[in-house]
Amino acid sequence: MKTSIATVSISGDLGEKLAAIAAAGFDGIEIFENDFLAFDGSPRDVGSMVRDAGLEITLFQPFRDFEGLPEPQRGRAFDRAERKFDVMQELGTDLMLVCSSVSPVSLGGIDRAAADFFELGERAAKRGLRVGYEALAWGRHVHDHRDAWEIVRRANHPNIGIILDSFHTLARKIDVGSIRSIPKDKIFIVQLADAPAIDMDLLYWSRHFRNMPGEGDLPVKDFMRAVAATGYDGYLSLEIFNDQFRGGSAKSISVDGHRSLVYLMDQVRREEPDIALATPDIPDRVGVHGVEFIEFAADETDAASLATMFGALGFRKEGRHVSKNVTLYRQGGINLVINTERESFAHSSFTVHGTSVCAIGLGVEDAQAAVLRARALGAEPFEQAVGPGELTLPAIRGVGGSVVHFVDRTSELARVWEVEFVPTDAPAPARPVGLRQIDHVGQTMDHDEMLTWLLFYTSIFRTRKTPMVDVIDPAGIVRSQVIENDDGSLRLTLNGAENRRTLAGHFIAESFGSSTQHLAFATDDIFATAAALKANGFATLAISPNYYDDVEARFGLEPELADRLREENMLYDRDEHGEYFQLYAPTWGEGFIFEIVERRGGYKGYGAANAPFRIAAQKRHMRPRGMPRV
Ligand SMILES: O=C(O)c1ccc(O)c(O)c1
Ligand SMILES: [Mg+2]
Repeated sequence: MKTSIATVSISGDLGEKLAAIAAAGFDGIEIFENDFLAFDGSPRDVGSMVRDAGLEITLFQPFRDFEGLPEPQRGRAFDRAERKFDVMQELGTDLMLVCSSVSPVSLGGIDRAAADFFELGERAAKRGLRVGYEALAWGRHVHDHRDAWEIVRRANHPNIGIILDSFHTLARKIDVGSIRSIPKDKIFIVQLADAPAIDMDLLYWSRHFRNMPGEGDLPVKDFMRAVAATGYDGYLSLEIFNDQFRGGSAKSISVDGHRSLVYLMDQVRREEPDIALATPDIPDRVGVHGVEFIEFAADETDAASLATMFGALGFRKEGRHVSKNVTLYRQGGINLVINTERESFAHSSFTVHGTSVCAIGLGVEDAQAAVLRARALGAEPFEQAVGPGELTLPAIRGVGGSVVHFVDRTSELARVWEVEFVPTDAPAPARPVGLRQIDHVGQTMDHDEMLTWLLFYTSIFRTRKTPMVDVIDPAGIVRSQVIENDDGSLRLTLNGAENRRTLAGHFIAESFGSSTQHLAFATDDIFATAAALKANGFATLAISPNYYDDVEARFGLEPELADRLREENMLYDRDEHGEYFQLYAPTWGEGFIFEIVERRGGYKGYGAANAPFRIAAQKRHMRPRGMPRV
């Protein structure tokens, strides 16, 4: 697999772009003319910079408004092309991308365009160059790769080929089956991009909203399966016009890009077993069967405060680590760990972020395979020294530099709690309140990072994303995207904050970066849980009484149920499958959220409709500690 990315896809000057692209593992770049025009060095300098970075220039683009012109514009277009051929030769690339004309003076006509390309092919051949023709989705006469292919076919010149771009084909919902009959040697390069499903003008959509394959909603995999069927084994080149990426981190966008290609080709390889593909053989997406543990890094003061919260929520202190200052709290299948070590990853995490979730343990089918796959997809490995007799939990880096550990049931890792923890002498008394497992984990991040983590989770684990929803905080919108697996044993909500005045944004500011902000525990009987919490002396977050009048009317609830909800400060939602009940603890620290939920009858959502009311309540609770009013 040969990978390339267009320089327009990432931010920075040319030098920064090249460094990030090379480090992410790409083989080549497409040079966008503007990037190069803005650079104060000669084409030759650019060429050597690229090659010094260990990269190849896969093409030079775009050459616009070439085909179908009347004279005198036609002659001028050929002169322009010759000038660009000069540049290409200095740069050291042999392929030019010509995109279909949008010129109002272009005349149309398949044979006229074919004749133009034949002549361009003759001129290119003299210099040993090639020209690829791409149909822009908004081209004046040609906006379908099938027409572009017909022109290339009729031009019938060895130096003229087609360039396929998944965006243009998929944006217009063109049957990708039509690609399967194009001879592979006539496909000069394949450009790949995805995009979110938004109904808007094609050109605007393409220039601002493209994203990496797998990050959007277009069937890029089907497009790529059709390309693979031709036997094409040339460059796969990302061409991503995206406002956010242009301003984002060149390093992380490049890593995402490379990850997206490895993931895409891995899917194609699995779904087209009869096609020989030069893609790495990596373990399949990893099945997850639950969140095995959540680890907090804390100092002693916060550890005590967290322990009080856990106790009130019905967790029992069950064990101490054999050699470290690490304590285990348990209820049902939930393991919460507090780490107050002074020399460890947890401590460095505490130093940077304050008390926070420094690690998550996921129960997976095969922990070693999980690490292999994650690493093949460019995830950062994580290792730390272990004491004698302790287990090394395979791990990688996750959101905000936190760690994701893998625990499986088939290796010795299954015994981690017995091997590494000794029962505490005097277990703190705690009355369980019926919490059974982790329903979902909420991670908060800058909105700009959301696609990165979306791709991370969906490419490594056997999960899917559900449509983005807007969570309305009185101080702004927080975009929320759910990642979940089939049986609901892994549910993650990614919350992207756009400003610092939202509860999510405040949390990021206070914890110095993205991290886990929210744990929702599942119970099978939330009213019994509420009663048990009261018995433990636990006061849940007070919700405005106005909410209950609305909920009662909106869902046509029995007055008795509405009264019970009101009494318990419980939130309610319903979908076509069932009902959802939510109870919140008062926010902990700078906005950490503990929630208890019950899903009845297969409710699928996360109570997004209730978010404005509970966020307002959380902010009221936090206001004495400096949370702004809105
Ligand atoms: O938006 C454009 O004009 C444009 C130019 C070149 C391409 O390859 C493309 O896909 C789009
Ligand atoms: Mg393109």
